[in-house]
Amino acid sequence: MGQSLMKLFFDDSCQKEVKVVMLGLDAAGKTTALYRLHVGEALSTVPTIGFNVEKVEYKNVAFTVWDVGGQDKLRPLWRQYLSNSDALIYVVDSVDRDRIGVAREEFQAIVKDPLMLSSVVLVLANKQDMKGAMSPSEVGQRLGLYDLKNRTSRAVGACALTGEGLHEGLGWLAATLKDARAWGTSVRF
Ligand SMILES: Nc1nc2c(ncn2[C@@H]2O[C@H](COP(=O)(O)OP(=O)(O)OP(=O)(O)O)[C@@H](O)[C@H]2O)c(=O)[nH]1
Ligand SMILES: [Mg+2]
Repeated sequence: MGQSLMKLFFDDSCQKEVKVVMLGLDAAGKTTALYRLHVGEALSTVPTIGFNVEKVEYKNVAFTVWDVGGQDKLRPLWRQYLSNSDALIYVVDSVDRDRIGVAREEFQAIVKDPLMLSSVVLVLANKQDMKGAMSPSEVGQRLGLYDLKNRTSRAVGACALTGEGLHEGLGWLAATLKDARAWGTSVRF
């Protein structure tokens, strides 16, 4: 089948389902982002012990988003949530310069996990509303995002409280995952 025909074949007429795992250090803003997307407003949150999972539909893609608690003692459990993930959303508190090194170590361990080698990677450089926030490209650079080989990845600035940047990120994921499917790469649908 020719490539343009492949694209036509995998058109927008049927909804796609994808699994997304959302990780990042504690207080990065994962749960705030999840519920901003799911209910359209910022709910007050408490630190997540365990996980939240919600469906978010956007651009004809049904994202099942797993938001896993990011506290130090919970991070070894992240691996339990990785299997069959089409994408990783890694959320970073862009004002937390003290812990960007830890955020990088945890990020690198996840993206190099054998279960994640074919997943698309979206970094949300969150809390852009705060003074002194690192830019999305600085966050990406400090995580080592741009050194990853053979990965489809992007860093997007966000404010989970207002929702700014969240749909830009999801829209990019939707388009990227649809393309990956149309071109026959390993992303599942
Ligand atoms: N200023 C600002 N505060 C934010 C933003 N996103 C989240 N917060 C706040 O950051 C704090 C932590 O947010 P959570 O969403 O609970 O963080 P989390 O990543 O789920 O944390 P864990 O569940 O412990 O892993 C809360 O007080 C949020 O209101 C943002 O974009 N800007
Ligand atoms: Mg949480």
